[in-house]
Amino acid sequence: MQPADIAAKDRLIVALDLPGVSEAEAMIARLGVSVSFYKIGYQLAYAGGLPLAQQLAKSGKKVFIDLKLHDIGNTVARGVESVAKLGATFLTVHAYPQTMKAAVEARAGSGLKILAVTVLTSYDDGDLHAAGYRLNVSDLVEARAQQAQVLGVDGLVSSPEEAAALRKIVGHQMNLVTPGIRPAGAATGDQKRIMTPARAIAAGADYLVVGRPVTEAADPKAAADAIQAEIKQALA
Ligand SMILES: O=c1ccn([C@@H]2O[C@H](COP(=O)(O)O)[C@@H](O)[C@H]2O)c(=O)[nH]1
Repeated sequence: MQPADIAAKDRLIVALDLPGVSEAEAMIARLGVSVSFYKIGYQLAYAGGLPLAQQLAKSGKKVFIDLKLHDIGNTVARGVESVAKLGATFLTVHAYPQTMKAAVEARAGSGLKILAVTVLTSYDDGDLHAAGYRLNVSDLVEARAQQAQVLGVDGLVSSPEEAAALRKIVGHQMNLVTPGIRPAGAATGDQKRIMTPARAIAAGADYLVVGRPVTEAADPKAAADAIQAEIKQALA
C-alpha cells in the first residue's frame, strides 16, 4: 500500500509479545477500537498464537506475523505458503538474498506482503562487528534494502533512524515498518536504535511497531491512544 493510502489508525502496530492466547485476547479487548493492527511474534506464535492471527484477520483487524524466517529456499517457500493461508497482511524474513527470493516467489497470488528485516533495532555498529560484519549499521541497512528492492520484496523493517535514507533509496514503492519506537520518557529496554512516534513518522516511516510501551503500561489503551494522537499530529 502506498503511504498516502494508509489510514492513520493503521500505522500503529501493537506487538502482542505475551505468554499465551488468553493474555493476548485480554489485551486486544482492553485496547478495543484504539488498535487495528497487531503483530504476533515468537512468544505468542509458539504458544498457540497462529489460530488467533487467523481469527483476528477474520474479525477485520490487520495482522503482522513476525517470524523472521531464514532457512534454505525450499523451506522458506513452504513456510510462506502456509502463512499465506492465515489472512495476515505482513510476514517477516531476514534480508538474505536466497531467503527473500524464495519468500517473494511463494507469496505470489496471495494477499500476504513480505517484509525484509534489514538490521535488528537492538544492534549497533559494535554488535554488528562482534557478529563478524565489516559494514556499519547504516551501510548494511542500505545494502540490504537495495537487494530487497531488486528482488521484489514488499517492505523493509529497520529502525526509524534509517527511514529517511531508505526513502531516498526505495521511494514509495516499499513499506517502511519501524520497531524501536519509544514515546518520550519510555524505558529503552534492549532497543538501541530508537525514535519517538512523531520523529519516526516525520522521518518517513509508514508503520510504527510498539510492544512494551503499550502492553506493559498501567493503562495500555491510554498509552495506545497517546501514540495514535502523536502519529496523527505528525501526519497533519
Ligand atoms: O529489528 C527489529 C525487528 C523486530 N522487532 C520486534 O518489534 C517489537 C518491538 O517491541 P518493543 O517492546 O516495543 O521493544 C518486538 O516484538 C520485536 O521482536 C524489533 O524490535 N526490532
